[in-house]
Amino acid sequence: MYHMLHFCYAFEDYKETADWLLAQTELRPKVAVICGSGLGAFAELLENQTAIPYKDIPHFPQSTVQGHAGRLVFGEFDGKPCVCMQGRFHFYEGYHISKVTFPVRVFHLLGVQTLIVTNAAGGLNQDYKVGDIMFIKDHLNIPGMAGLNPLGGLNEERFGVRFPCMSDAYDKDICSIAMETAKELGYAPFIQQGVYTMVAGPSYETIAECNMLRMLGADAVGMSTIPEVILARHCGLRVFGLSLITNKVVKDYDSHEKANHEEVLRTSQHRAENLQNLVSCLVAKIG
Ligand SMILES: O=P(O)(O)O[C@@H]1C[C@H](O)[C@@H](CO)O1
Ligand code: HPA
Repeated sequence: MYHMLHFCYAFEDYKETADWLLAQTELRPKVAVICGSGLGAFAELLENQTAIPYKDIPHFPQSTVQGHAGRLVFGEFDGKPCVCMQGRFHFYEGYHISKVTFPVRVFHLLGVQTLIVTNAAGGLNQDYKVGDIMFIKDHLNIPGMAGLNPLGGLNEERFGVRFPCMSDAYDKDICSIAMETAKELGYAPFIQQGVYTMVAGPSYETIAECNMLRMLGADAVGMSTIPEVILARHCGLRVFGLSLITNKVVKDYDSHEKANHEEVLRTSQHRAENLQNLVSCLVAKIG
């Protein structure tokens, strides 16, 4: 436990990675996008691309999960520079929480001002349908409440304050722009706004856990995103998050449904084009 609480990178590690990346491209992105399970094809749309495998980047962890390619892609949408993680890191992969979030501080040092996080999630709200896109308005940090917060350990003042506020974690202005964009694209019928909760995974939730999470006020459940959002807010990035509802969680003991990653990837593929259009238009507007 001592090790769990105290492992962290030095400021110089983040700086070394940022300087290395700045030497690989002339693009200076103001927006970073983290792609969720099966949602990485979005990066293929970037123009004037420089794609760097994670294994070549100093200090970067590796992607081990199916549907997470493991490349950092710099490019442009409508002339707006952007950097995109094709594949994120999860705590359940065995990474320390500060490894999971390592790229976020690197983005800050690259000059990024806005972070867009996407994920695949199970729908807890019974009004949600598979294929809906939920704009995240707030989160419930279950691992955080159990003592696992990415800001645990000594605070690095060069990134942010010891006790950052989280009541404004998800940027309302960007959310409004995203809603406007969704309407323009004709996507309003499958857009929701709700609360995302994170469990550590990798096992999916039991029926009792799903019912508890719903009672606590969560609309969708996943295994990522919140640590990235906390680190981003700590260093002053604006955040927009969305969840693709890839499956409905099982909340009924008579159900024969079983959560599985194949269904998650299938739904991601089905909605990939809509998500790509939405996020690329958003980057073009806010970048
Ligand atoms: O990276 P995300 O949060 O999109 O991936 C979700 C959570 C697990 O990694 C996986 C479970 O199917 O999908
Ligand atoms: N639970 C947790 N994580 C998930 C789910 C789920 O049902 N679907 C996609 N990621």
